[in-house]
Amino acid sequence: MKLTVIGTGYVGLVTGACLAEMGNAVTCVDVDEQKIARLREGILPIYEPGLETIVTENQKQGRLRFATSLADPGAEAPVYMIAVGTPPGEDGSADLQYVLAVARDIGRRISQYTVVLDKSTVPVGTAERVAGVIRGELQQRGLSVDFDVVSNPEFLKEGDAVQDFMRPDRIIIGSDSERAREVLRELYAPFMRTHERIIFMGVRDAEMTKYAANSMLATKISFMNEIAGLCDRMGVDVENVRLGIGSDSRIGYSFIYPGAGYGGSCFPKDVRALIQMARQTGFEPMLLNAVEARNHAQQRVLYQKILQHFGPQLAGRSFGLWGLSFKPGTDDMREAPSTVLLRDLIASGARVKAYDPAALEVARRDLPRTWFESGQLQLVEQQYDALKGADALVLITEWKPFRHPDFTLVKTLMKSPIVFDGRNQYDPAQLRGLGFTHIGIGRGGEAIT
Ligand SMILES: NC(=O)c1ccc[n+]([C@@H]2O[C@H](COP(=O)([O-])OP(=O)(O)OC[C@H]3O[C@@H](n4cnc5c(N)ncnc54)[C@H](O)[C@@H]3O)[C@@H](O)[C@H]2O)c1
Ligand SMILES: O=c1ccn([C@@H]2O[C@H](COP(=O)(O)OP(=O)(O)O[C@H]3O[C@H](CO)[C@@H](O)[C@H](O)[C@H]3O)[C@@H](O)[C@H]2O)c(=O)[nH]1
Repeated sequence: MKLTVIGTGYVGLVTGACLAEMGNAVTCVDVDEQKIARLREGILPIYEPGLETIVTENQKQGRLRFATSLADPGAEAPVYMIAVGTPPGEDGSADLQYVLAVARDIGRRISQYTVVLDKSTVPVGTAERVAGVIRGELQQRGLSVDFDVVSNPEFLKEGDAVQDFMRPDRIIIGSDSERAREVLRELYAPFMRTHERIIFMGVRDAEMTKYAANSMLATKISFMNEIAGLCDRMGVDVENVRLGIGSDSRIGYSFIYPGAGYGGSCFPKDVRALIQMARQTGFEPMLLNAVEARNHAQQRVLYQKILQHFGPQLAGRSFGLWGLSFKPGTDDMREAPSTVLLRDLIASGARVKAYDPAALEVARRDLPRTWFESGQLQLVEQQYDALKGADALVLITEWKPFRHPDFTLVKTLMKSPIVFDGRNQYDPAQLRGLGFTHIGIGRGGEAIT
């Protein structure tokens, strides 16, 4: 099938490359000309395991091509997929300017039946707005062309994006049009070889499904972080509680890891956008408010534990930070808990040496210049270099190389053997046996007053 994907970020590039891999002829369009020029040379704008190989191979085979505009002659297709950003506006609601700009562009181009798929995360009612914009453009052109706008939210996780796209738990298709449903049944047929994965529903239902899924997962995390806070104060080890409740199949083991709070470009923004959607209907979302508030507090828990241990004077102290990206497997630092901790540590006069396996370039580009100029933040290329002369090691992103470090070496490098374990990666008893002070999240006996 011939397809055009608009936006080549995490979602657009993965979608385009994976659909090309399934034999489709895909054009990926992005207004960022530099990004497109680099993609044509096989240089990816993001770090995502397994993506480079399929982008390169499919480009070589001619199934995947890149363009800077829908006006590109090869970009005309019976299916358009919108995968542009929907960043938070000032009040937290989703900013739809990029989605609506694409809708206008589509309305200016189509001349035969077209399916417009919305893969971006958008508030309930957006498909109707997109259809209205396309209709308006067609009217201006004096044309009557059939088209359907379908909600097809994306559920991939960064770091596992290719795998998630290729083996989706489900494919949500929001549309009442039988004609559009038929096109999508055909498009997604290669993903149904083991079992049926498409769930058809109304377009508004599909738009809500995306927000409900992310908010449910964020709720599980905030709930667990709240329990961890209690465990800290009550001499309980939350890791045993996690295993205990996860074994109940009604609860399950996934998304109940306590830590330094959730981050990334999805959970924080989507929970806030759903809160705004609720308020616009006059409905106060009490649970979502609490999920958001708990996460806000949780992103500062490591800093509070550091203050509790060292006292309020952090000037002159030096910390080794392991992890900058918001989760392992990505270089994405959007709303990363590491940035909240860095802001607090730097404001209190501390110095930080930070290492991350993938996000150093993004950190160098995006973090405030003054942090580097003051000498308070230094990025290092090797994980142990972050620890030289450090008062403490702070682990905030659980990349694999941090899971079993050489603690004997760690100890010789550091000024004092203290570990703030923001993702509960280490066995406290084992670390204590090696002469470390271990401070985790909800491991009991580490009460914050
Ligand atoms: N990142 C994820 O893991 C993920 C997963 C599921 C859903 N989503 C949702 O998918 C959407 C895209 O997210 P992302 O992380 O891929 O975004 P992104 O910011 O990484 O990429 C968006 C791309 O769209 C391009 N763009 C903007 N306006 C354009 C236009 N008019 N024409 C062509 N290109 C244009 C930008 O240049 C950019 O390259 C968002 O709504 C997000 O919430 C993201
Ligand atoms: O038990 C857990 C699981 C995750 N996290 C944190 O939650 C955040 C989000 O993690 P994850 O969901 O793995 O990554 P994302 O790439 O943000 O993916 C989420 O957001 C995407 C964008 O909407 C959706 O498509 C995915 O289904 C959804 O999992 C990260 O900061 C994690 O550290 C925890 O603190 N505890």
